[in-house]
Amino acid sequence: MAVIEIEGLRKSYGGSAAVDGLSFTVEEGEIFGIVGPNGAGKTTTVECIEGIRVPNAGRVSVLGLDPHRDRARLRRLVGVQLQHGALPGQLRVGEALALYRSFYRDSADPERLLADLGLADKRRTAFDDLSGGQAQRLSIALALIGKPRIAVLDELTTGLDPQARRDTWQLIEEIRDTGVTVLLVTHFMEEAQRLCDRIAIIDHGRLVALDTPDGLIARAGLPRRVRFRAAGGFDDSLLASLPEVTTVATERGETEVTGTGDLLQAVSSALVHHGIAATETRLETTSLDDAFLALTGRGLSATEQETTR
Ligand SMILES: Nc1ncnc2c1ncn2[C@@H]1O[C@H](COP(=O)(O)OP(=O)(O)OP(=O)(O)O)[C@@H](O)[C@H]1O
Repeated sequence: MAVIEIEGLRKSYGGSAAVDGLSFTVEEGEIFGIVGPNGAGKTTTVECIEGIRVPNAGRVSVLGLDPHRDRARLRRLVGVQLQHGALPGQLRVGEALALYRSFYRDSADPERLLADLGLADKRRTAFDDLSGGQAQRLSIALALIGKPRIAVLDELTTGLDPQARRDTWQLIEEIRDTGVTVLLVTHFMEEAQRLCDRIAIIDHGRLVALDTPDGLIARAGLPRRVRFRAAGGFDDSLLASLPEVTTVATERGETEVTGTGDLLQAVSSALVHHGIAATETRLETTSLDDAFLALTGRGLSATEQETTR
């Protein structure tokens, strides 16, 4: 069942389109990622879903409701992660949760939430005194306190160290496992690849591709790559003549073979067949980053710089 439906969404600021005819649906219980470079229209899209912005054209439906018109009702069904700086620095963790809890008729158990998020011993700590990871976890707790059916998490792990980032990923998977649909906006391809069931790649306010991480990688149609070292050298044509192989090149003792199909199996068998002793044989996996580059014609790396808190 689709919990978010977007059809032909268009939103302009002063005549220039930030979102330009976007359509996609988010299914119940999935982690759905929106990725794209700076200025692609991700936040504008999410703000239309949250009812903060009114589209110029198109239709947005969240749990069957109009996000802008039915904003009060949706506030109880959609949990939104707070942006940094949205809480007064002196507010303590326990107080923030109590305040947010008071907004809802039915809420999650704050003690359990604090324990689940590893914040149980921070109840009396002021927001300003939390580490980046702890503040991030508190913002997730506040998004979940109203027992939402959909959690919107924007730049979830920006500013976190690698361990805190991995812990947060695990947490998001646990949240999904409780049946909450997660809408995740991220700059981090590794995060999207690891967490998302499906990903919408957006660029210039338009949908470039929508698929599973593996589907996006397959769609990019990038060649497979096998690398190995052969101590005694060998005749390239032994591999180049294989139907799976496109190119063979050796540089500084390392051979790179590109091609299609079950390239690793084909290359390994040929090497064994010809008695060539190869070491460090490996299939290079295509990352979502590579796929993104192939699909959009540009990388995200320039926008992937972490902002530190
Ligand atoms: N309030 C606004 N007024 C005018 N232009 C805006 C406003 N908000 C966004 N824009 C413009 O709309 C376009 C899309 O912005 P948006 O914030 O939705 O992109 P984004 O993909 O979330 O980018 P980022 O990754 O940098 O946050 C950009 O060109 C931006 O400059």
